[in-house]
Amino acid sequence: MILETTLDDRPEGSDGADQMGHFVTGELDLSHGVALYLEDITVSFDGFKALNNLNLAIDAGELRCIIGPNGAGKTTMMDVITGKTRPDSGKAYFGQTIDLTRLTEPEIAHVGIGRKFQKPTIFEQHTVFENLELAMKTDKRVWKSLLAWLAGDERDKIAETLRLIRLDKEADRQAGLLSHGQKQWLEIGMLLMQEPKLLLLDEPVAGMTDDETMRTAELFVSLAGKHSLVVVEHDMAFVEKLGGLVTVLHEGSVLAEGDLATVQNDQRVIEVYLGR
Ligand SMILES: Nc1ncnc2c1ncn2[C@@H]1O[C@H](COP(=O)(O)OP(=O)(O)OP(=O)(O)O)[C@@H](O)[C@H]1O
Repeated sequence: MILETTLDDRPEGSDGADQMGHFVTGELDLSHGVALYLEDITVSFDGFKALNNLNLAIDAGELRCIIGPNGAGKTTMMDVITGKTRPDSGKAYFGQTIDLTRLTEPEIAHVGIGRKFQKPTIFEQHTVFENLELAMKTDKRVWKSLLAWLAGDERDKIAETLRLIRLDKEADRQAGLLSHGQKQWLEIGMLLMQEPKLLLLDEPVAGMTDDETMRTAELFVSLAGKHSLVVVEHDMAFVEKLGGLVTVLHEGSVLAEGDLATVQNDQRVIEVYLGR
């Protein structure tokens, strides 16, 4: 499958564009086992380097946590990956071939990178089921809504997602009536309906109860393998439960990387967190 999208800001005939000015990018290639590759990414705001030669590689199917003190550059890194912020320099690849620095935000979503922000953005007036239906990745969506009918496999997919996010018993409930944690799960379910290969999750358990936090960890662990997940989180109990590699950002660069116990015992990390 070839993704073809018109990009007005790209000159005709430039690299990656065909004669019609359409940008053409290949299918996601995970054959080398790398889902995301950032090399020497620098982002400056008025001379201040929010990211400073940042390097990061996420394996296909990996569950990675990103931690770091306020202002470390976590959000800016997510913004670069999703095309919201353009780096001054550096490389950003999705799989082997997709150069993220050349794609717009919608294109990046389309090639398979889903992002969940801290605040849930669900359709409160609609039911849980309808929210998932609306999020489905299909051009036929308009027709489906018009016909008020869904193909069997699409219904199955919604049912499977409902089970995964533990909302199968709430399918007909108005989304606005869900608890905060359930709303977060619904939004994750909506992302999953788009079949992303890489999920970026920004403080997903903020405001959740301890029980919801642990259930969210179980959900993420179950998603790893099929998806790659990059989770920015301050809640260390949650990070521990996720059990994956942890990357510590500080002043726009990677300060340390390893399992949680290793980075927590790293003297440089301790100093950064204690502000010494
Ligand atoms: N649009 C912007 N203009 C100017 N400075 C910015 C902008 N966006 C981010 N910054 C600065 O860049 C640095 C990194 O910010 P960023 O939000 O990426 O950090 P963070 O690790 O996500 O922090 P937090 O944990 O507080 O969310 C901060 O010093 C921030 O003030």
